[in-house]
Amino acid sequence: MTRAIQDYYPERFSHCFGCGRNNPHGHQLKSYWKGDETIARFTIAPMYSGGVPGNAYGGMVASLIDCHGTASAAAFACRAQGHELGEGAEPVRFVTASLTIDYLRPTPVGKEVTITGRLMSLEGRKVRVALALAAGGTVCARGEMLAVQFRE
Ligand SMILES: CCCCCCCCCCCC(=O)SCCNC(=O)CCNC(=O)[C@H](O)C(C)(C)COP(=O)(O)OP(=O)(O)OC[C@H]1O[C@@H](n2cnc3c(N)ncnc32)[C@H](O)[C@@H]1OP(=O)(O)O
Repeated sequence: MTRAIQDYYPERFSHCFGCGRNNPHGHQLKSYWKGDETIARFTIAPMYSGGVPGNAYGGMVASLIDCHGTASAAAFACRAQGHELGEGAEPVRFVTASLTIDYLRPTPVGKEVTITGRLMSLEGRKVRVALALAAGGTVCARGEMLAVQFRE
């Protein structure tokens, strides 16, 4: 898959600060399938430093995990319905109902990090996703998300 999950979001839902392709001031995170899991790559700019020089502030870490989680939920739900993103109906859109983060190690700025997502469960409108953010092979943070399909 060469197109990012977020690139399938409808125009009207593409202004998220973390991942909206139509938000020129945002991070424009891009998430992709990687086998049965999902992955995003991102380099945190030094301006997002936390209190310790060279390390990112926690909100930035949570933001990346958050946006990758909702994108993953959309992709997992789509595949569970028997089709891929971009095939047929407009992709379902998920919002974060609950997100927990464990900060395990400092997350560096200025180096590429990867964020991965794994489907834990899917039940009706609810998708639970296990998430991890790693830098250079070290897992810096883990997250668990409950994403709920948005009802228009
Ligand atoms: C236009 C923009 C579009 C899209 C906007 C694009 C956003 C980009 C995404 C980036 C990620 C974000 O930051 S999103 C932004 C941060 N998140 C938000 O602002 C969401 C605010 N919360 C909400 O709008 C609402 O609470 C929802 C949509 C999550 C759920 O409300 P609802 O649709 O009325 O559904 P509701 O019946 O309450 O809940 C559905 C099921 O989930 C369970 N549930 C709900 N919340 C929780 C919870 N915190 N912990 C455990 N379980 C929960 C309920 O028990 C129920 O289970 P059962 O009884 O069925 O078993």
